[in-house]
Amino acid sequence: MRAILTDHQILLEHYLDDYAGKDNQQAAAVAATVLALAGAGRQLAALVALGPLAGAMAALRCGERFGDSQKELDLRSHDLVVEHLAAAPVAIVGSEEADEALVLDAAAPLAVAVDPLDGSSNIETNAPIGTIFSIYPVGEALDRALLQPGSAQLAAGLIIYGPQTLLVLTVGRGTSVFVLDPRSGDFALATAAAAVPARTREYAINASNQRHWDGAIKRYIGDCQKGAEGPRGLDFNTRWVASMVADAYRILVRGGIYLYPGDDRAGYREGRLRLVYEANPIAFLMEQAGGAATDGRGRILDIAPRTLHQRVPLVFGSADEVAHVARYHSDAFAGGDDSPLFGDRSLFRA
Ligand SMILES: O=P(O)(O)OC[C@H]1O[C@](O)(COP(=O)(O)O)[C@@H](O)[C@@H]1O
Ligand SMILES: [Mg+2]
Ligand SMILES: [Mg+2]
Repeated sequence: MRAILTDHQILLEHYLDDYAGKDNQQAAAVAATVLALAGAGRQLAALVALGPLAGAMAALRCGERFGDSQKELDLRSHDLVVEHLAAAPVAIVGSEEADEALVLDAAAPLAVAVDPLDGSSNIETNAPIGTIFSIYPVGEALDRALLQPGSAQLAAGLIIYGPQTLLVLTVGRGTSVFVLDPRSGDFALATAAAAVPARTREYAINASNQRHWDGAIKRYIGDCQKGAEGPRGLDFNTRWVASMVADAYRILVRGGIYLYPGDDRAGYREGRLRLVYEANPIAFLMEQAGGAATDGRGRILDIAPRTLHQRVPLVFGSADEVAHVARYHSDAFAGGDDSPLFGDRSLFRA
């Protein structure tokens, strides 16, 4: 691997210098903030790699949050990220692990939304987990800074702690992948322009919730499962890591579609994932790599958030397949499907 990297020798710092240029203050602030997040990621990667050697941290439940168990490592990740962002030009941070956004320096130009540790239910299974982030300009008012639509993002990224630690980044100029060299601590460019294949035969969904889905999702997955003999005329494959960062990275590399729709379980009407610090950064990364992301009604990046922690039904990945899922919702609309989620407005209707 090192041999390949020395051919390129483009480190995250060089990439960000090139992006920031000489006189662009906002881009320079974004670059400094990405480097701060990469610094937190470097430390978290080392901590995650210790596993049980880090003490009970990885396994210890320390509370309940939004119906999920909160691990000590969730909180440690939050603290590390906030600690690093405090040294960056960041005014305010909204985190999955804090009820309210934290003001760091009200005069600073940027706002950051973060899921400090995604997939934390997987920590003790040694599956990939990660940090997800979005960077916004503060805009008109500090208290609205994190409630801008995802289309206002200046940058977004994932840091995946897996067999390799990877930083998947967009600053609005395509989606690039960096790999952490644990010997030097450098993030080196591995893929300059990731491209999600437009078509796929692979879908990711938690099928144990099937009985709770609305008609459109039941029909879409049912048709995939019918394979070559069904209406799609293709055999499909299932993949579900239950760690969105890992599912998203697989889709970035070889295509696929990820679905976490709303369902009729209590608290899941709008799905499971959070708009501000999960869906928006993933949607920006996907679109910048030629993929797509929708809530079944419209583009994720066009939604105006109401609250920091609101949920959203999320479908992302290969562009043609995302459009295909949206057609099931349009048909449900036309056919009077009683879906509470998708009956009001469809992707292709004004
Ligand atoms: O437990 P389920 O229903 O399979 O949901 C898994 C999904 O929830 C998440 O774990 C939510 O993220 P957190 O771990 O940050 O709460 C996603 O990473 C994953 O895709
Ligand atoms: Mg998460
Ligand atoms: Mg999390």
